[in-house]
Amino acid sequence: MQAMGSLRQFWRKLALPPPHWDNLPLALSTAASTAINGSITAQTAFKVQPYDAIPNTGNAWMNLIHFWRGNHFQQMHQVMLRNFQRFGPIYREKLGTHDSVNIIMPQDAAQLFQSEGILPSRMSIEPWKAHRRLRSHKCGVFLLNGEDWRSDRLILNKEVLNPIGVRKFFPFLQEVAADFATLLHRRIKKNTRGTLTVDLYADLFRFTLESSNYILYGQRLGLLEENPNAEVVQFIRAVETMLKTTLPLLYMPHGLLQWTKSKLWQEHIDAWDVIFSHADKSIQNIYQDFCLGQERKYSGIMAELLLQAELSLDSIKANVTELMAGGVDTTAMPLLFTLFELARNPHVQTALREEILAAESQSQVQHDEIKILNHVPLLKGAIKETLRLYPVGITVTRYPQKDVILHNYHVPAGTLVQVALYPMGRSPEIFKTPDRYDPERWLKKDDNNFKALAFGFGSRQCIGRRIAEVEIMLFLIHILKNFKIDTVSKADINTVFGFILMPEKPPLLTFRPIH
Ligand code: HEM
Repeated sequence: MQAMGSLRQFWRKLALPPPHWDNLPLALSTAASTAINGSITAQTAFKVQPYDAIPNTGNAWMNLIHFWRGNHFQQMHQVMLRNFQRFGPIYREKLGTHDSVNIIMPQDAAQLFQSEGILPSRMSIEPWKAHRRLRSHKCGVFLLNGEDWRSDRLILNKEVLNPIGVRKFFPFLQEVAADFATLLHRRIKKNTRGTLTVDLYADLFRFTLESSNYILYGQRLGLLEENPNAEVVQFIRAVETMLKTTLPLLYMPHGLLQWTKSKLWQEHIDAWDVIFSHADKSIQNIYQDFCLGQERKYSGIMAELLLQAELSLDSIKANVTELMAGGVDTTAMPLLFTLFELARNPHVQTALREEILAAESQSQVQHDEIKILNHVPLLKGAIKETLRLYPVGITVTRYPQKDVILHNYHVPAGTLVQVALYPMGRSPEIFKTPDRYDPERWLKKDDNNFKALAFGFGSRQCIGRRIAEVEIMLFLIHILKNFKIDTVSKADINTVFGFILMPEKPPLLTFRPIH
């Protein structure tokens, strides 16, 4: 009953109308329920409820029409928040072809991930797969499942996620981050006021694209030097369009995709074609150098994969293209949100700057720059804090491989389950004062298990996680050492969901050099 009371408080604090408490399951304890060897053992005093008893959002097709008409796809994160408020901490969402169980509590996420097995499987992105089929491209790890996924993933992990791989591309990310600070200094010098007030949205895309391109192909694009050439602008637009068009296409029947000649579908295919042709050009350049037997030094992830020859050329292409498409917007958005939060929370900004300066004075760091990453816990907390409030993907999905009990409901193996990260991050039931940007919360002894899930979980978690974390940390280190950041407005940013979470209107930020 105590849990019920605090959940009630949660909704009250959200200033939303009271939920239908009748819909709450009888028992709120999931920790006491476990799925063992495929058979369910409920250790609660309450009777486990059947799957069909999970509260649901009603007719799938009516819901889809409602979504299309109201353009609710862009507000999916807010819709989910309201649905948890209406139905309680677990509900079934039916939308077109899509039928999922949505959960919010970290304990339920823990139950789910414990039942994912050794070949975890995520919600399929059918429009992306349809493009690969149409163009006879192979799929990379994002789209693969089963043993095919596992064998590619184990090979890629070594160069992309594991510490030895990270150490190799660290200097490349360091170089691009330093160049970004130089770019801002250059712009400030041109300005008589000695400061720069700017919407950094486009520049952050250039930064993340420059970084990704460098670590994948070992080549600089020069995006931080001069105005980007038309081809690069086209690539960035294509990634944006690909992400934006994914969401509405996701809920259409699979068969419809291929033969509908809808504008949306055509835009989607064209965007992927541009992404693939960009990757293809870069791959061909590097492949030529490689075949010419250029002097052997580390020149990026792609070259390492070619050298190791553990994956076929087609698989390398498919995976490297996915890494390229997956690494630009996903990292640019948290950078923008972090800068904004630091600008409107000057005390956090100062604390981070002091931590960085102290870390740099450590003798280990002076001999080995990568070690700085071990001496900046608050900075790591800041990244977690940004992703709590603004998770790039608003859910993490799984098809459990065996039956599982979630919030005292029986959920059969193979059901699509979504952990709702955005509502979780904003819930006062789960985070104290959730509206506060407080990186220190991650350093306290509180139970933070299954609360930092922005990169997913386990063996299927984001393979670009280390790239993103290191890229963001180095960027912030260079910016904080060089500039004080301020913002024109401290008001909350409205967000929209276009397959990733983005600001509706990018904030204006002011940079003042620290002399
Ligand atoms: C802050 C930045 C990022 C966030 C928050 C993020 C988040 C995620 C999440 C939630 C998943 C699903 C994980 C799961 O199901 O457990 C994922 C998968 C993936 N991400 Fe990221 N990502 C980020 C950056 C990147 C970057 C920089 C790259 C590429 C360089 C990348 C490439 C991928 C790929 C290829 C997968 C599929 C992995 C697999 O299924 O084996 N991501 N990401």
